[in-house]
Amino acid sequence: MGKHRQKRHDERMTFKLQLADGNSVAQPVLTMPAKDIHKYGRGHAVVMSGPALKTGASRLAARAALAVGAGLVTLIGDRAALDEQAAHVTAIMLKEFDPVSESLDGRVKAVAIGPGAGVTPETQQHVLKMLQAHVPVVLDADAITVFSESSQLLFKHLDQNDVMTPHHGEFSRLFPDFADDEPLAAACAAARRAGCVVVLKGPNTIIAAPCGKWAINRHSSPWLATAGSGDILTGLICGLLAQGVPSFDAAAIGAWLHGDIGIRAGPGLTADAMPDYIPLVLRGCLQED
Ligand SMILES: NC(=O)C1=CN([C@@H]2O[C@H](COP(=O)(O)OP(=O)(O)OC[C@H]3O[C@@H](n4cnc5c(N)ncnc54)[C@H](OP(=O)(O)O)[C@@H]3O)[C@@H](O)[C@H]2O)[C@@H](O)CC1
Ligand SMILES: Nc1ncnc2c1ncn2[C@@H]1O[C@H](COP(=O)(O)OP(=O)(O)O)[C@@H](O)[C@H]1O
Repeated sequence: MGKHRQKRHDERMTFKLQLADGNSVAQPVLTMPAKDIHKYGRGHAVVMSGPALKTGASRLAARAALAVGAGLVTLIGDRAALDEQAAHVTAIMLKEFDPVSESLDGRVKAVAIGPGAGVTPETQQHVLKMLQAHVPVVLDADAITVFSESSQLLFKHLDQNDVMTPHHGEFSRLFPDFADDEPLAAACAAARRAGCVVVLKGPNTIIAAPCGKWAINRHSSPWLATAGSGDILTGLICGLLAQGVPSFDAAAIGAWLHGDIGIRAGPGLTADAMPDYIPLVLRGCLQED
């Protein structure tokens, strides 16, 4: 849609998607980063913070983006929100930022928006502004719901590099006419209509691209049905995008890694604990030369 996208599928990419029978997402392959890599080479991810008293969801996403390997992660938002974030984060950076009047630093490689954002006109404005930037955007939660009555406006601004991650409730608000269809057909039709990668979450998560490509992640666990779990998935996808992984692959790999966290952690899993499993999950995918 006229957006200038940076070259992303390049030598920095260390994650490779693998598909098994039935188009199931299989364990991805992770190769070592180049010996001389520096943090900007691993990609800078930006997560839009929710407002004060609603900052938790965006913080979960930011923690996942950093743990999955983005070299830098910045939470952006207003002062009150960042004061709250500052009480919780250390490695993650904070930047006061108004997406309406300011533009992203040219080194930013991916953005996530929606977790805890609020269903408000401001959220709609922020999403549209982020979609005009030069990088892939992951839309989740309120960034989807806020377009329930104006889906065409959203679709006009999306392109195949963007990813949306609705649960069934969010999906039905944006695509009411597909909501009762069989999930694979629904996700593929939605991706075609929206013009971006659609990740329809559930016990099996479907990843569909506007070109007709699709995959199913069956590697998951019901222990993932816990508040904030989807925010972690958003952060994983954003962190993979920041590292140069193409959008469809980032969405599918993110879903597999998320599922692996659930399988490894099992009972008692909370979203707060999920980022701590990411190093273990990544080690399981690492291909050593
Ligand atoms: N720690 C934090 O700060 C957290 C903050 N969070 C933030 O909260 C905000 C609201 O997020 P939300 O996910 O609760 O969504 P919301 O828009 O209220 O829709 C929920 C309704 O949809 C329906 N529904 C149908 N299928 C469904 C399904 N598969 N999974 C779930 N719902 C399904 C169902 O309707 P029902 O079927 O009951 O009629 C249900 O009542 C958002 O900003 C989010 O980021 C959360 O991330 C948690 C951690
Ligand atoms: N029964 C289940 N089995 C496997 N995964 C599940 C199950 N229920 C939910 N999940 C996963 O947990 C995540 C929940 O995301 P979401 O509904 O957006 O929650 P939240 O908004 O609280 O973060 C999704 O990735 C979904 O695929």
